[in-house]
Amino acid sequence: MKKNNVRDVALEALLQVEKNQAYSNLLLNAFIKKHAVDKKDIPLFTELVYGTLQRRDTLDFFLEPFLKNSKKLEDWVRILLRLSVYQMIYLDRIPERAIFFEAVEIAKKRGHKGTASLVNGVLRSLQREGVPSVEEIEDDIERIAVKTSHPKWLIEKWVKQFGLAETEKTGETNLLPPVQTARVNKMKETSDSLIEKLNEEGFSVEHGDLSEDAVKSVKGNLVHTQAFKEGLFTIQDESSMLVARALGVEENDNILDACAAPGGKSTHIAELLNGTGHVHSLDIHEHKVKLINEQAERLELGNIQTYALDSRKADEQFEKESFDKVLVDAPCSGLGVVRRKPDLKYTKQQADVEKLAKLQYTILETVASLLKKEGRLIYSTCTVDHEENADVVAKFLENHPEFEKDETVASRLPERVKPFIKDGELQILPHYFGTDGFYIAALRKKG
Ligand SMILES: C[S@@+](CC[C@H](N)C(=O)[O-])C[C@H]1O[C@@H](n2cnc3c(N)ncnc32)[C@H](O)[C@@H]1O
Repeated sequence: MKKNNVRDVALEALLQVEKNQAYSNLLLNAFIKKHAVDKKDIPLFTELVYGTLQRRDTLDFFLEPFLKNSKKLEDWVRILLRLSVYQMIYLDRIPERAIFFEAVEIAKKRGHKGTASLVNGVLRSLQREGVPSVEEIEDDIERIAVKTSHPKWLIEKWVKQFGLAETEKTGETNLLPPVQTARVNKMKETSDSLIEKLNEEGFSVEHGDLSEDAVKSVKGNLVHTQAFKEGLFTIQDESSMLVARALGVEENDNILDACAAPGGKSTHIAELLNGTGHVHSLDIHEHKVKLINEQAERLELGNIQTYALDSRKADEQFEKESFDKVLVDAPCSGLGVVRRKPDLKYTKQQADVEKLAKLQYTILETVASLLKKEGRLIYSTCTVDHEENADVVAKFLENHPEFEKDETVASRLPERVKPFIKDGELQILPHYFGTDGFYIAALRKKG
C-alpha cells in the first residue's frame, strides 16, 4: 500500500470517529483488516489516527489563523488539514513536500480543484508564517485545554479537584502512547520465565514498573505470541492489576465480581485463588459475559462462574451475606484511559458523569448487602473524577454505617503507591507511574 493510501484510510477512520460512528480503539483493527493496510504501514497508520485525534484541539488552534477567511469547511477537509499539520509539527521523519503533495492528491480525489488549492494554500501559509504559540494563551484553563487538547469543562473540573500543576501533567500524559503491559498467569508461569519465553519469541519484554504481576512490552504487540495462546498471561494495565491485590484474596474465598466483563479482574482473582474458592462474575451484557468465559478458558481457570445479570438485581439471585469479598469495578466515564481511547475526552459530558455516579451508587448499595460481616468490598473505576469516585464512596458510607474504610489495603499494595493512599482510598493520576488513571477504595463490613 502506498503511503498516500495509508493517509486516506487514516482520514476515513478519523471521519468515522468524528461522526461518532466508532470508538477509535475498536475501529483501528477493523480498518486495518478492511483496507488491507500493509503490515509495515500499521505503525504509521496507528500514529496518524491516534496522534491526530489526541491533538485535535491543539491542531485546530494552529489552523485557526489560516482559516479565518474560508467558508465553513467540510468535515473531511478539516480532518485532512489536521492530519497534515500533525505530521508537520509532530512527526519529524516525514518530509514536508511529501505531506503537501499527498494532502493535495487526497483533496483532488475527494473534492475538486478548488478544495485542493485551499488545502495547499493553508498548509503553505502555515509553513511560511509558523503556528501560534500555545504558551501565550493568558487564561490558564484555556491554555491547558488547548495545549493538551482536552475540553475546557473537563480541565476546569480537574483544576478544582487536583490543582493546576497536576491537571497539566495529567493532560500531557494523556497525549502519550500507552505502554503495553501483561499480567503473568501465576497458576502457570513465573514472571522471569515468561519474560524469557517472550524474548525468545522475538519480543522485547521486561519486568513491570509497578505491579508484582506485571511484565511490559518494550516493542511488539504481545497478543500475537504463542505464550498468549497458551494462556500464560493477560493484557492488562498495571494500575488495573492492583485491584485484585487490594481485595486480598485468600484460599477458598467466595468472591463476587459485580461488573466483570471482559474479565480482566475476575481472571486475576481466580489466579490468586490458585484453584480454590469461587469467583461469581456478573455483567449486564450477555455478549460481554462470553468474553469472560473465553478468557477463563484460555487461561485454564476452572473456578469462575459467569452470569448475564444486572447487578442492581444481584440481591434477587444471591443470598444476603454470602460472599467473603465483593468487587465493584464499576462502569465509568473512563477518563483515566484517555491515552487508549482519545475520543472519550471529546464525547463524555458532565451529564454522563452524573448519570454514571447514580448507577455506580446503586450497584454498590445492592451488592454490599451480599457481603458477609467482616468481609471486604473494593470499589474501583478507571476514571479520575471525584464525583464517580470518592463522592460515591462517601455517600455510601454516610448511608451505610455498617461499613468503614479498610486502611489495611496499603499493606497489600506496592511500596510505590503507598504515598498516594489516603484513608483506604487510592487515586492514581496517569503521570504518577505512566499507567492508566485509576481509583480504588477499600471498605470493610463491620462484625
Ligand atoms: C469497567 S468495566 C469492568 C471491567 C472488568 N472488571 C475487567 O477488569 O475486565 C464495567 C462493566 O460493567 C458492566 N455493567 C454496566 N452496568 C452494569 C450493571 N448494571 N450490572 C452489571 N454490569 C454492568 C459493563 O458492561 C462493563 O463490562
